[in-house]
Amino acid sequence: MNQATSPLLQVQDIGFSYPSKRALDNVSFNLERGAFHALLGPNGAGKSTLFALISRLFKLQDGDILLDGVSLRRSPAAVLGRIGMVFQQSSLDLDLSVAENLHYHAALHGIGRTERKNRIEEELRRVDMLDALDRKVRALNGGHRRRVEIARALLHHPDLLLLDEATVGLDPRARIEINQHVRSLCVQQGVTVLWSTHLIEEIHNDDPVTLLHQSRLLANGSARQLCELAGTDDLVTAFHSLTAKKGAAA
Ligand SMILES: Nc1ncnc2c1ncn2[C@@H]1O[C@H](COP(=O)(O)OP(=O)(O)OP(=O)(O)O)[C@@H](O)[C@H]1O
Repeated sequence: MNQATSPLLQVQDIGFSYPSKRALDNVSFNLERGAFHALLGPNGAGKSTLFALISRLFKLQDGDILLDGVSLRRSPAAVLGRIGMVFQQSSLDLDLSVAENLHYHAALHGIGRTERKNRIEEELRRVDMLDALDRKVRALNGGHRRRVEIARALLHHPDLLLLDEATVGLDPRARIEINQHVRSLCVQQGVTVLWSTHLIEEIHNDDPVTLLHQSRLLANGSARQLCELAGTDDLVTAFHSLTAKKGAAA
């Protein structure tokens, strides 16, 4: 398999336990390059735990995660340098300006001052937020804060962008705009995206979907294939039907 056709990310037999709870068990799936990949699952399915493992917030217990064949277990810094992350809870400093937040993050990634300035302008322009450069984050609405977080996550030019419930709490218009923007990053920049959501309308028929349920991989395929598996043409119905029963990998 050459690099261009091999998956960007390989999640291999991941297992993770909290002291009193098995949160992930034997989960394996791949992310294809440049794809907008959805991660679905009911509350408690293990989605945030999976994100915490890929982004190394938690240390791997069972299994491994490979990015371009490089092991997160063996080379965490090399893998993390190629991942951008947008968490469910905003992690911007409200009392700093947009520019200060972004400069701080870029400096953490070792990006030099001149290059930093160029990249900040480039990424803010992409999310139509360049005008907000000198505004305090506190003065921005929720949708605009999210855009800044997406710009921040892209400053080090990651190959993989992880977004955990990135549109939670936003109004419908901001949700649609952010979803469309992230999709355009896949098409125009070749960024691979893993997008976790409870909002099934954010998923398109051809999107690859990983469905977690009760710590296990319940299904993996396009949204259309999940519908076929459930014998329906509607993804919301498919989601409820597939997660109504205790599952095994499909
Ligand atoms: N710090 C923790 N200690 C113990 N159990 C935890 C902890 N964090 C999560 N869990 C449990 O692990 C399981 C998986 O949780 P996780 O947050 O990964 O699910 P999720 O799919 O992201 O859920 P949600 O959609 O509600 O955010 C759940 O049963 C949860 O209660």
